[in-house]
Amino acid sequence: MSASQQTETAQIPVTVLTGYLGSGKTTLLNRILTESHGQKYAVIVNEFGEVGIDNDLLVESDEEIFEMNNGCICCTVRGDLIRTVQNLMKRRGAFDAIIVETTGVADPAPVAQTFFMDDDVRAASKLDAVVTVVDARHVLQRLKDTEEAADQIAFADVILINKTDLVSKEELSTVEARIQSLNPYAVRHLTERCAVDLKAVLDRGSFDLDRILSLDPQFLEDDHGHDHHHHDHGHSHDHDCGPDCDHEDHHHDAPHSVKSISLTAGDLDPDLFFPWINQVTQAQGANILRLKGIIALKEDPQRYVIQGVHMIVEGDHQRDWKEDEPRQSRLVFIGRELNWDYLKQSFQACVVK
Ligand SMILES: Nc1nc2c(ncn2[C@@H]2O[C@H](COP(=O)(O)OP(=O)(O)OP(=O)(O)O)[C@@H](O)[C@H]2O)c(=O)[nH]1
Repeated sequence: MSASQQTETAQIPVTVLTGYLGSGKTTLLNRILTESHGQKYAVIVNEFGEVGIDNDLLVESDEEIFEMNNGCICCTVRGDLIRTVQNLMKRRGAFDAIIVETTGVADPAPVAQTFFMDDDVRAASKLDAVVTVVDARHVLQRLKDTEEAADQIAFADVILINKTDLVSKEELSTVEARIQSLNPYAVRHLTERCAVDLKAVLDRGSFDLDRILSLDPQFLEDDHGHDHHHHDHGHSHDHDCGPDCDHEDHHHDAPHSVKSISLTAGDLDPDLFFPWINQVTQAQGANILRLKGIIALKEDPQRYVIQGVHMIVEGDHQRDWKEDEPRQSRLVFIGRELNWDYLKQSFQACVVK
């Protein structure tokens, strides 16, 4: 019997959902939360960026959503993940399975590792599959400029090659071949807006510890989460990892590091805001890995959600502002070498006078 098969039937299956910034994880999660599959999921979301927006982008549903500390999953958040899962275990029976959505800049290994390293967590849950969503349009560039994108693909049991509508057939073949070369073992699906039979993603029983150990022999060693021996993080965080963190690779001032900036304001003037966001994404798009925002537009009773990856930006009304909800505009940029001062000042210039 392989190590991965030594599991108890009572253990709750855990799906780890990963993929680079903006690849389509939330889109997939929203499908899982809205399609009828008879299962009840507890969802754990970890996000990168200062102003919590991801939770607001999830559909309203009966599922329970737990937001973990904004931060680096390999440091503070790992403790958070253990505590969240332990708390969930006290309420067994309330749900059938757990989904953990990781931040787009995370290496999924420390998350997966948590389900093997902590005794309580290990006894109560079993890693079902690591599902990686890939942005077909941007993945080849991401593989050139980050380590995480390759880690996420190498680690996957199931890969959704998403955003197939944004690439030609030839580009798609190149992407598929590249992904196949990084991970020949994962089951691949080509998707548009993550439209896939959820059976292809959930309850797979496919996490293969033996294969992961062959990729990463130190996977089960306790200090793995802090010892980025096999790669440099290549990104930094605006957050503080906490006093216990001995993480060496933060490079808070690394020139190519990924940083997030959060902007907040009251009502914005649409005649100023839309030209501004177009201009910013045209001018700085190459360095904008991700933008997302919830915007209060002047005299508009509805929340306007705006999202983007590089120069591709889309927006839509989401729902009415609730009576007890402050009309606040929040916008997060995640990127490299962005002109933060300019972004802050020019965003403020869109505020209704
Ligand atoms: N054209 C196109 N856009 C897509 C597709 N799938 C998702 N998107 C859009 O891509 C953007 C990012 O999608 P999300 O699902 O929020 O991505 P994510 O991986 O959760 O993003 P982070 O949480 O920031 O890492 C959104 O604007 C989506 O509407 C697709 O197949 N085609």
